Order: sequence, then C-alpha cells, then structure tokens
Amino acid sequence: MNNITSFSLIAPAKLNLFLHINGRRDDGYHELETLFTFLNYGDELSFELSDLPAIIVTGDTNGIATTDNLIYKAALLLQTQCKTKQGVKINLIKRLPMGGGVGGGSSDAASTLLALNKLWKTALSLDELAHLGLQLGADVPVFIHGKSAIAHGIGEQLEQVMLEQKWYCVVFPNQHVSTAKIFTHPELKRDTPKISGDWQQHILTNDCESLVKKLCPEVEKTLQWLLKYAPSKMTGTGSCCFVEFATQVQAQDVLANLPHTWQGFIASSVNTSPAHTELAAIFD
Ligand SMILES: C[C@](O)(CO)[C@H](O)COP(=O)(O)OP(=O)(O)OC[C@H]1O[C@@H](n2ccc(N)nc2=O)[C@H](O)[C@@H]1O
Ligand SMILES: Nc1ncnc2c1ncn2[C@@H]1O[C@H](COP(=O)(O)OP(=O)(O)OP(=O)(O)O)[C@@H](O)[C@H]1O
Repeated sequence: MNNITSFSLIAPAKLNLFLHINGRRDDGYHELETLFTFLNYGDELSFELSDLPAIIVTGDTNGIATTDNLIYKAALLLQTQCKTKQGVKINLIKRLPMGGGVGGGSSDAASTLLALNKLWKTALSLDELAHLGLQLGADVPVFIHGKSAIAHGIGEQLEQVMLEQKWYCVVFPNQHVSTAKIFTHPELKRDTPKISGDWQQHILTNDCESLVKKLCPEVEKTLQWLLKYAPSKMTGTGSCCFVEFATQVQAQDVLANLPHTWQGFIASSVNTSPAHTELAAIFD
C-alpha cells in the first residue's frame, strides 16, 4: 500500500485529428466521429492530501470561481461518490489556452480524478472514473482512458487506435471559442455520413472549421499562414490550429517564425496519455 501524500501530474493537451459531425440528438448533444491523440505538453497539477474534508484549488485559475472550476468539480464528485472524509489542496499551473480546442478543462478534470483516486485510495476502475467524468464534459472519458482513439457517440464511446508518433506546432490565435456557441449555431455542418470501412481511406476534415473561420477571421488567417509549412487543421471547436511533421526541427521552425500576435507550442504525439505514464511511475 502506498503512503504518498503529495505529487504533481500533467494534464495533457489533446488534438482532434479529424472531427465529423453525424447528427444532433434530442438532448442537443451531437453524434460525432473524431480521432483523438494526446500531446506531451499540458497543464501541471500538484496535489497535497489533507485530513480535513476541504477541497482547495489555487494557482492559475484565470478568474474562474472555485466552484465553477472543473478541477474542483471533479474532486467534489469523487469525494461525494466515494464518501471519503479526506480533502486535498490542488495547485494549477495553466499552460493550455482556454477555449482553444485542446481540451484543457476536460484534461484538468480527468487528471484530478485519476490523481485523487490514488491519493484517497478510492480504487475506482477507469470505466467508473470515465462514467463519473462524463458528467463534467464529453471529452473527459478519453483523458481518463488515456489511449489515442476514435470516439463515437457524443465522444464517450472509444475505439483504441495506434498512431505513428508525429511532431505538431499548435497555434492559439488569441481567440477564445465557446464550444456551446458552435454546437448551437444554425450553420454548423451536421450531416457527414458515418465512416464505413477503414477510416484511413476517407477524406478526414473538421466539420466545425468552416463555421469557426467565418465567425472568427483570425482562425482563417492562422490556417492560411500555417499552409506555408504544411496542410493546416483546426482542433475541436477551435480556436487552435495545427500542422503535423515527422521531426521536431520542422515544428520548431514554424514556432520560431510565428507572428507575435499569436501564441504557440510544439509537442510530440503519444499513444498513451502522459498523465497515465507519470501516474504509473509514481504509484506502480
Ligand atoms: C468538440 C470536442 O472538443 C471534441 O473533442 C468535444 O466534443 C467537446 O467536449 P467538451 O468541451 O468536454 O464538451 P461539453 O463540456 O460536454 O459540452 C460543451 C457544449 O458542447 C456541446 N456538445 C458537446 C459535445 C458533443 N458531442 N455535442 C455537443 O453538442 C453541448 O451543447 C455543450 O453545451
Ligand atoms: N480548469 C479549467 N481549465 C480550463 N477551463 C475551465 C476550467 N474549469 C472550468 N473551465 C471552463 O471551461 C471552458 C472550456 O475550457 P477548455 O479550455 O477545456 O476549452 P477547450 O479547449 O475549447 O475544450 P474542448 O476542446 O474540450 O471543447 C472555459 O472557457 C472555462 O470557462
């Protein structure tokens, strides 16, 4: 039995390498097919066990009220579900742009659930944690399972895939896109047929891209600028855009030339979420 009472854990970024919208359900959520990969870059969360029941979140909370923070919500959900009497102090170092389509909030929530399940010894399975996490966001389950995957349903039905490792330059055009605004917009493309057969034989796009480009010209400019280097794509509902390379040097070259009005980072993709790799190194 471990007696670890404090540790740090990454909350990695995800990219949607494609995102097809197949329809809209009666509850407003959309049926999707999307390919998730994880990046070895993200927020950093540190956890300190407390014998008092309070959940305290500090650090780069960027004006989000504690009770609205997905980190706090995730901790409270697990504490309530498992009736644990212990609490925790959580500090956040935020690196992922908010409303950027790289899943920062969902990843923070998932890393919190994974970490506290160890710290509080609540011993839920990954399926149980993913089920809990789905209440916090459609993207939380993929971060809990931590394997690159094609997601179906609203993003929670996961089919694991093995992808070649690539390098990415991800650009945030300093625009925050509201996921809810895109998904409720009348002009969103919602009629892409489901993929039949081998997904690699299909044209793979992001169905949110044309609407986001129209609503947010800076995203269009970013995609155009990146095209000088490689085919460019948007992740999730934006606003981050990315280009893919075989080598770090190529990705670094794009970052070095990035206009000062935008922000960016480079990272390599991984088939297993770095949160899982780090957690295994601490607890196994
Ligand atoms: C677009 C993606 O980023 C792709 O990875 C995700 O599906 C969004 O996941 P998320 O941010 O965790 O989404 P949630 O917090 O659950 O939902 C935000 C809003 O997006 C809409 N939403 C989300 C997922 C989905 N499959 N259909 C939707 O219509 C819902 O109207 C909801 O109000
Ligand atoms: N810890 C958190 N980190 C980021 N956002 C949070 C957090 N807690 C709550 N939020 C809220 O969630 C919203 C979405 O944040 P997030 O950074 O996950 O967007 P995103 O990258 O576009 O997500 P996705 O790709 O899953 O749609 C933010 O605008 C913010 O109001």
